[in-house]
Amino acid sequence: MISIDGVSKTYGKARAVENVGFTAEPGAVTGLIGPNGSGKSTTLRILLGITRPDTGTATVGGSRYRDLAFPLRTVGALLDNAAPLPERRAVDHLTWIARSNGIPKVRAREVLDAVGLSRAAKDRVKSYSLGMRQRLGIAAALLGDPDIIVLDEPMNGLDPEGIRWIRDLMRERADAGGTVLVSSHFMKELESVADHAVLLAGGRVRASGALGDIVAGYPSLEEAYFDLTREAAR
Ligand SMILES: Nc1ncnc2c1ncn2[C@@H]1O[C@H](COP(=O)(O)OP(=O)(O)OP(=O)(O)O)[C@@H](O)[C@H]1O
Repeated sequence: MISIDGVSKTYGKARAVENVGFTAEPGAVTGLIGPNGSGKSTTLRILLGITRPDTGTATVGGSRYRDLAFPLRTVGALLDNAAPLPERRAVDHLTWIARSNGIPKVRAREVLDAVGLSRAAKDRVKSYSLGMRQRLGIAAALLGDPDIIVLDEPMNGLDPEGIRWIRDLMRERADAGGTVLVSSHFMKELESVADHAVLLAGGRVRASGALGDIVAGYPSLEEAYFDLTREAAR
């Protein structure tokens, strides 16, 4: 389970997030939705211990990320701008991450198989297409076989096959009892996979709950999103 409670963060005079709170439950895909600059990445970075909040707490599986001895065994994450060294071979990149988290080396090959990259395991990351890089990022997130996965804009730049693959993967993880938190701009894709949604705008939560409840009264998630985030856009 992911729990975020009263989290605020200001950069200079700019408020990135203000009193953000929500939970992401096991067995469900929770979509974090919001326009550019609404605070999605800041929220996820706080959750993953990269950014320190001014106030509030964020926990994964009941602990703050920073307090986890081997975080990748609890939570796997794909962040928007996390890039492996281009000269490194994919399998070496994963082996290096595994070692830092006390994960057996054999997992590197296993997760490469799981994401369909076994034939490109020894290729250098710089030769990878965008879709292959996303798969490699997901492989890294799966290394510690965590119950919780956090994906920041995983569908960006992917072709329809890649989008479907990520959607199926999220569904499978949630159906197996895992907790999945995903940020995305792709309303239709989220609508087809998310069980719960959190709508952020202007750094604040404008709506959260079961997707069906949020969409109720609107023709689609997209319409709900535009209506519920309109106030912040003005
Ligand atoms: N390190 C930083 N320094 C200064 N301002 C920042 C920093 N990180 C985020 N911000 C600001 O905080 C606000 C929220 O940014 P954030 O990246 O969390 O939004 P986002 O919803 O992830 O946007 P996008 O969809 O464009 O990635 C923005 O106004 C952004 O400019």
